[in-house]
Amino acid sequence: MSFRILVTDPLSEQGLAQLYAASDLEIVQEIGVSKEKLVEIIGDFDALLVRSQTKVTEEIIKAGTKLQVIGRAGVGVDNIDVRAATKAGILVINAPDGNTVTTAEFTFAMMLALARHIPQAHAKLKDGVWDRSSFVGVELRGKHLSILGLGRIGAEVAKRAQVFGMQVTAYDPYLTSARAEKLGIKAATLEEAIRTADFLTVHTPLSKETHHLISDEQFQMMKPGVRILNCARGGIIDEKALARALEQGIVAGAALDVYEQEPAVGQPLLAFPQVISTPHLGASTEEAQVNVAVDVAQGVVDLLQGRSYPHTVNLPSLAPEQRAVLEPFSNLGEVLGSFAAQLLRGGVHRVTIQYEGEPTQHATDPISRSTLRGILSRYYREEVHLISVALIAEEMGIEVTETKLPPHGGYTNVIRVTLTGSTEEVTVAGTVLKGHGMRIIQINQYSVDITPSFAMLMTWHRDRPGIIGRVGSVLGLAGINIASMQVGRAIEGGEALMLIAVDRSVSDESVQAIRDASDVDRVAYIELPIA
Ligand SMILES: NC(=O)C1=CN([C@@H]2O[C@H](COP(=O)(O)OP(=O)(O)OC[C@H]3O[C@@H](n4cnc5c(N)ncnc54)[C@H](O)[C@@H]3O)[C@@H](O)[C@H]2O)C=CC1
Ligand SMILES: O=C(O)CCC(=O)C(=O)O
Repeated sequence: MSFRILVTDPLSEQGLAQLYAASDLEIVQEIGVSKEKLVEIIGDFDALLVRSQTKVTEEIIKAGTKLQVIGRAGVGVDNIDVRAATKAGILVINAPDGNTVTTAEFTFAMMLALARHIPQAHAKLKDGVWDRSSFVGVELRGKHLSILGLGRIGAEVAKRAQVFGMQVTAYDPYLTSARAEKLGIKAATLEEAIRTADFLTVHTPLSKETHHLISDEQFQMMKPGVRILNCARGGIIDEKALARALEQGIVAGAALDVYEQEPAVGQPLLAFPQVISTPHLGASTEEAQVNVAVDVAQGVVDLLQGRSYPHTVNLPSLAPEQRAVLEPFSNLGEVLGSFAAQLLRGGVHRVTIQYEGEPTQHATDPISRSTLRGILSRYYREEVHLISVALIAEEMGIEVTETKLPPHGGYTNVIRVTLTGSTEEVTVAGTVLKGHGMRIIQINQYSVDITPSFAMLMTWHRDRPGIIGRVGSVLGLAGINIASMQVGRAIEGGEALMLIAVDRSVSDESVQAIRDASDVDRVAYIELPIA
């Protein structure tokens, strides 16, 4: 099978070389293609590779009917409509490691340039003016640097700042005190970090939470004379509020590489002499561009050829050994989800997935996604992709809850799926028996023990003699072999349940014939995702 890859932003030749080297890939480069043309051609491609210039909008994603992967050569994926891609079942990947050091070095270059007015002095001398008195700067040594967002780049900036003798404070909601201690950094609240900073630099992604993280209220808390850096994303700092803080003398200077609107030609902040600015150059080194292109190209090749890639943005990525451990549980979850959804009459409002024992020792997200796929396949016409399951559930207004318990009741592992609808609740549980595959062990209040098969029948009937024979003869007449059968009842002569695994599909007529048999109250015919 041959895959077609479209590249729409300039990527390093070294990165592209490995794409050209793969025998089953055809690479088309359309650098700087217009949005209209992209919508027109994207339907012929299996993968799209971009940097930050191409805006991968919902319209482009919808037109990309064959797209499997969108690769971003770099970190930030804010130029890609990840939600639309997720909904369409398209994997979004990035290359977050390749430009970390480059961007940290760039931030540091900006910090030194800001402290010593290097760009302004340079420009004046080029204009023929020898001015030594206007550009008296400040030392970094002994100054308080506050870093908002202590991820890959933030941590590299911190290391460099420590070598320069700065006191480093960081605000990051995911920063543990152990990591802060290991890095020799003071972990602080956002307000503390803002109040104490002589230099403040942001290294978060741009998200709903970080949009205008620094605005008027925060500038009012700052030490007069603070210097501000943004080499992460435009919009984390409110540009209009920054302009006001510069005018009020709260901010002595700012270094900006990124802007709310790019290209930022004519942006009013650039008119301030205390603002130094670059056109989104943070990741622009030869090394970083090779690194990110090589990484993301490798990711696209690996994913199209059926292997895994560690930096998936909209699906948790798993190491092969983790995948091997989780696969039996994911398969069981999908079967249980499918079974429960076919038993439930009407729509589902709430899904509860309970894990007992072994699965709780692992990340259960992949199992829950498979379970949801099993459930949603019953309600959704198109194929439900693991990438989009959580979003589809959210859009359908289904509440999903996971609970984890220690092993219980003699099984080392149990997955229990409960679906709550408007009029009833259905619970189906199962286990994986080492070397013997999966078993269904509970249906509602009944304990059972049956190997699930592609086609299964379930009857609710009264516990009377002859019922098994009547159902068996309907199947026999239709030439359908019974693989295994379980009968359960709460009390003798009361409501009972029969679960039958059959070797092939059962026709509507045969299901109706069983439904018509005396003493049978209800029949459910269930087809499961088992090959
Ligand atoms: N100027 C440029 O050319 C470049 C810019 N970037 C930007 O830098 C950003 C950071 O990159 P990395 O360090 O590689 O990402 P990362 O994912 O390693 O780090 C981001 C950190 O921000 C933290 N964070 C998230 N929400 C937060 C919040 N509300 N408040 C405080 N911290 C929060 C996260 O916990 C994480 O530790 C990227 O998202 C990208 O937008 C990255 C590379 C080049
Ligand atoms: O592609 C670029 O040079 C921009 C890099 C960047 O902003 C990122 O990786 O998030």
